[in-house]
Amino acid sequence: MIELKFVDQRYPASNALLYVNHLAIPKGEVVGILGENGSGKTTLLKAIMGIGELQNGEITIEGRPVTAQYDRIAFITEEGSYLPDLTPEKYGRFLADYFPRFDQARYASLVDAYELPANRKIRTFSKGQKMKLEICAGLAKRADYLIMDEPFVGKDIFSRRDSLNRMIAGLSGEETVLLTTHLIDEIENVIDRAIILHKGLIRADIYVDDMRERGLNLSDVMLEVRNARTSHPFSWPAE
Ligand SMILES: Nc1ncnc2c1ncn2[C@@H]1O[C@H](COP(=O)(O)OP(=O)(O)OP(=O)(O)O)[C@@H](O)[C@H]1O
Repeated sequence: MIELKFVDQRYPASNALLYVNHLAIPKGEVVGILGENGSGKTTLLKAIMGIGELQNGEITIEGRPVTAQYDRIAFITEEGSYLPDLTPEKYGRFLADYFPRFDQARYASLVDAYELPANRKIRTFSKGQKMKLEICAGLAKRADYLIMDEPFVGKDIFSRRDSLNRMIAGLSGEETVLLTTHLIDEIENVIDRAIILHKGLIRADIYVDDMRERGLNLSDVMLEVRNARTSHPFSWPAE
């Protein structure tokens, strides 16, 4: 389980903040972190990854600090952790040296399935190809926790669907997945739960099955969050 308690993260330079009173994400859940530009999605993922100082609060994974468990977590982001002068093949060897659980055969088969040029330098890849490579590396790490920031960025619609399906097919079902995205239509059938941020606060936290039972879809809930007046904080479902 990932647990956040009284988390307060600020960027003094922009007055932006993220505040989470309490959030628990049980093992095995696939969670979408949604919200408009600047709502704090990346800040939330970075806080979970232990990047940047927390002003207050505590974040743990299975009761232990995140920084003590990096070998069990894959952080997949556009910024990328790849080394641009390596080819995917050499990058795979590098990761195998670095992460004891890294599965090189699985990595090679994912690189192949995504049709990435295994012997071309990563710096020559398009944005979408770089992100695909990050997904290959993340899945091959056999991480228990996959934290993905906009994993479908830079991809055309077919590529996005393909990437999403491949990613889901590549999971064992045991992993806990947190992903940020703006592609709410595409992920509605993939996620178990949606957490919607607005101005650094969680304004809705819903299980997709419950939402559907109420005859709603993600766009409806996102719209309600957006239209809620800040003087009347909106929280869904209502307490
Ligand atoms: N390094 C930084 N220094 C100062 N302010 C920052 C920094 N990084 C982010 N912010 C601010 O924090 C707020 C939240 O940013 P964040 O990147 O978490 O949003 P986001 O929901 O991921 O947005 P997007 O959908 O555009 O990627 C924004 O107001 C942003 O300008």
